[in-house]
Amino acid sequence: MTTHTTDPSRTGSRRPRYAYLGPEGTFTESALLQVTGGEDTESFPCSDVVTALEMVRAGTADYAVVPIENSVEGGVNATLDTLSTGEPLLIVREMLVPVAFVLCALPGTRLEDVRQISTHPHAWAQCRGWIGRNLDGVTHVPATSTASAAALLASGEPQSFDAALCSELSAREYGLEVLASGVADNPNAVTRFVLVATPGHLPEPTGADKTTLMAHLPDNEAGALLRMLEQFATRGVNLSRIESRPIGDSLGRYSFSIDAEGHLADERVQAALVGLHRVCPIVRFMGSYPRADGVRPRLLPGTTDADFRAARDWVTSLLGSGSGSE
Ligand SMILES: O=C(O)C(=O)C[C@]1(C(=O)O)C=C[C@@H](O)C=C1
Repeated sequence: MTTHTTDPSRTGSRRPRYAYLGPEGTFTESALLQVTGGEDTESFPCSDVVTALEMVRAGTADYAVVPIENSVEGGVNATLDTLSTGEPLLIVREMLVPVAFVLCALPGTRLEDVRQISTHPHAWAQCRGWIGRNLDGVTHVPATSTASAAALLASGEPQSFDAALCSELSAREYGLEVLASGVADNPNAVTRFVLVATPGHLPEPTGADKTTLMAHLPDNEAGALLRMLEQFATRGVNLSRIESRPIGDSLGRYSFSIDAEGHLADERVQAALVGLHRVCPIVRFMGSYPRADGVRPRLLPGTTDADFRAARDWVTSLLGSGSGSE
């Protein structure tokens, strides 16, 4: 059973507490349900990802479920930036949710009458082409989530928009009429969500893992990005995502948000992190966790744990005797 509570400080409950991007009916809630299943939990729908993550930092939630990356629109900046600054948080799991959108409105609205559509900016970006091809002169009214657009429309209060883009489930939950389905430019769009906790226990390595990091480069140093990337390449660590984020204090200063294949327990990942620590002024480890798609990395020759250990043992033997077996 799941209880929705608005004031977590008053609950005093021992059930696991989950903060997530709400309200009910968001894609984030679908990701949350992958985690909780039928478990007895408390959940706190938040109006933005920063609030959900801050609840974990403040100890008013045990976990947050937030979007981190969309296959069409890319990284979710608010999530990346909040995870990479402030008190450390740890990603302990990732969840994938296929995203499909419907255009919905209050019963009686005609498709040709729609002028303003509200939804989350990521959802708008995924439906822009369809809207352009099928509706004339329509503008976007940003919402904090797809479900909040639907909820506002259904609230009966006057709104500055006449339709919402959200999941079909959300449209049904809020009693809205579906004007068009399959409203997405890419039918295979997927959003990746993460389960975030305070640092404590690292999830066990599974052989199909991902490690999330943030690194700063030294200022004004030619080749600094190349040197940072070499730390992964020479240890055979593949990157599944790398994007730059402005540091914010002046123009031209960027940090890099990175997902690397492998777990902190893997020798090649440890070696890459040791290298990264030497060449980058700031490196933040944000978690090693199982890949949702279960895909195992294709290891290059010489990059297995056994290869790294054998190499280290060889050097150690040289230190002891001055000669070691090759
Ligand atoms: O608005 C929602 O329903 C969300 O869960 C947020 C979000 C996002 O941040 O990308 C999640 C999936 C979709 O790509 C659109 C919006």
